Amino acid sequence: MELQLALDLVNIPEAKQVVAEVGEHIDIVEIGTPVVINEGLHAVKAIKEAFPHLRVLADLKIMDAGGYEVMKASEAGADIITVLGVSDDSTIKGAVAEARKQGKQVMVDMINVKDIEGRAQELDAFGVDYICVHSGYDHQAEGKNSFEELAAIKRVVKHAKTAVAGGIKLETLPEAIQAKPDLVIVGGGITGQSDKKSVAAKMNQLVKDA
Ligand SMILES: O=C(CO)[C@H](O)[C@H](O)COP(=O)(O)O
Repeated sequence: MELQLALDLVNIPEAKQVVAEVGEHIDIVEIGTPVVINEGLHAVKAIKEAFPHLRVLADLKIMDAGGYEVMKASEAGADIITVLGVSDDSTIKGAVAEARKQGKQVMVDMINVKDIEGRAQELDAFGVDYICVHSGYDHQAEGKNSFEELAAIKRVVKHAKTAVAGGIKLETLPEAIQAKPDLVIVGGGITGQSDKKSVAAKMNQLVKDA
């Protein structure tokens, strides 16, 4: 099991500072959607150049033009690019085809997908690399999490890796890893803490022991 740090509420210098602090305790660093909106793909390039040993995920949440956007994120140095599960099949297939060409990976974000199991089966057949259940900020504000959805995709996904994201904290991590996802994604649970390094180290330990 691996740990991904999501950076959402930072600019490029702040992102570098956080990764310098916790980098040894994470496997993947995510350049979150708000960072890409504020800074563009320069943020992906800057982090990949500064930390070439870490895999970098560009959380583009692609909804259309899958092939083109995966190509642009790949050129910036992203190793993994996100596409929305609610997108048209052609968008997902285009993203996967381009990722294969570039030697990159596609993660599908299942945010707002209604038929989680059915869509996960379809996506798995399209050859996506990761399927991620995700309670976004607006769902988190309503007290929701994705732990049941994780158990649901684990029942049907045969090839893709599974991931879980959305409001995971040190206290809720044991519940998140119960269904044995391949990847746990944590943003505010690390970046919102005063001692980020120690929290990241504890989370990494739990993830690696699971
Ligand atoms: O994609 C996101 C929001 O859309 C976040 O990166 C994801 O939810 C992880 O961050 P947090 O742990 O703070 O919820």
